[in-house]
Amino acid sequence: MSETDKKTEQVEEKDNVEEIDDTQNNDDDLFNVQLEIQQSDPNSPLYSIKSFNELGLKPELLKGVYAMGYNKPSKIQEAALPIIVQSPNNLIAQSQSGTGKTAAFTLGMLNCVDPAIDAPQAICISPTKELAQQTFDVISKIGQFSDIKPLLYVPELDLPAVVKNQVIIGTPGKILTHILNRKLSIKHLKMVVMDEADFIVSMENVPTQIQQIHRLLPKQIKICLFSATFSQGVENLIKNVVPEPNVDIRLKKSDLGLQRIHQYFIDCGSESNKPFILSDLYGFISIGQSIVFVHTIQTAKTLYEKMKEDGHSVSILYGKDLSTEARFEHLKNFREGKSKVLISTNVLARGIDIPQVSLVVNYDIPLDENARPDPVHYLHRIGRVGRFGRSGVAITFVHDQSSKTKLNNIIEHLGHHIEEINASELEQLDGILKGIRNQLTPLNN
Ligand SMILES: Nc1ncnc2c1ncn2[C@@H]1O[C@H](COP(=O)(O)OP(=O)(O)OP(=O)(O)O)[C@@H](O)[C@H]1O
Repeated sequence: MSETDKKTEQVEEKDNVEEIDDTQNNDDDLFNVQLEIQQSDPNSPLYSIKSFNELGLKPELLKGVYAMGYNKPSKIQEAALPIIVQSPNNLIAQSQSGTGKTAAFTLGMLNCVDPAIDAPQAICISPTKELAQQTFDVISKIGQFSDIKPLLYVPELDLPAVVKNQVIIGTPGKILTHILNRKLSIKHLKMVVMDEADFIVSMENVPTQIQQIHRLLPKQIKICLFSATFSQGVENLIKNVVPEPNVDIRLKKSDLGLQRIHQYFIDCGSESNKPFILSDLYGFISIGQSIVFVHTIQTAKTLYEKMKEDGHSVSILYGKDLSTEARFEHLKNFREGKSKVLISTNVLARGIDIPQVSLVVNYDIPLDENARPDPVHYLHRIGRVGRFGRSGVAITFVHDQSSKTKLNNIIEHLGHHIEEINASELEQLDGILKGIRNQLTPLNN
């Protein structure tokens, strides 16, 4: 009998003979069995042949990996780490949302720096303050047995006059301007990572600043670009600033699907019905946490007030006019489970990892800057569930012919499957959410 079968049997046996009062432990057992099954399936993005011990990592970092509770690398970790750690090549790496890209590049950065040199040696550029902070937290935890000191480098946080930290994680504006005005030294720099690279290069002024900095960088610096999606902007960046030789790990379009996310839509009938249907929906859901994505800050604020009035525990997050401190505080409350619902603009669509989130609601359809339906944002938003083999639910609201057509465009473009839930039958959602927690068998890839 395989280890997986034995564990499955143990879990089933436990279910049959004991009265389980510890739901969290039971969920963890089920999830670990499910993960083991997925990590043994060669078609899964979580599959690997090698163990972490075989990827060339320093012993103190391996200790950090196991302290994180990681047993086996995912496909992207197995493929990317040896290139970052052992080869002189630059790296362009694509892998689905929630498949462990962060651990791949954070371990790569930590492995390449010399703790004896008190100066920046590896820089990670993240598109948002929240993602920079999350990456900083992962680096701090995974590197806890090393002597390496990371620094979070974002606006409104205190920064030292002379930066001696070996690993820097920050937002593009802050890092790029400080490199250009020499507040952040690149003298000892060995490696630059751009996480969510396609999003970063779409930001105002960023491509120009990167080109300016590129001219200042010593030739042997390793450049690594990571994302779940790539765009023409990244291809241009690669042509201009990522010199050969490089290794390119890309997904086929057909592999972009997030198979463990169940996608639904609800026809709300009219725009004015949407807040009521959202509030009804939360009246029926008894488990898990969720993120509601809206298009504008105004909608986020209005919904936040309405949900609070209706008695829901809710947090809010958006970019402009909310201080860094307030943004971090709202996200912290949500991460710690103090609020059950987080209402956010696209600012949280990228990279944020909160495993206990099981539902994403697209209150507004994701649109690009020309108000066209945006499959890339849709993919990143729904990717906030289904992290590392978990299952999740994504619901998109439509309310008229135009919004239905936009959603259809997105779904057809991605080749996904979506089902309708009737607005008068929202109670079935709670059953769906409870059902996905108990799925032991992997969905077909
Ligand atoms: N080898 C591993 N074993 C178990 N869990 C892992 C492993 N690697 C990463 N994880 C967990 O998987 C989750 C998703 O990882 P991560 O946030 O790095 O995904 P990602 O690929 O960067 O996603 P996104 O594209 O959304 O940014 C995290 O909770 C992380 O702790």
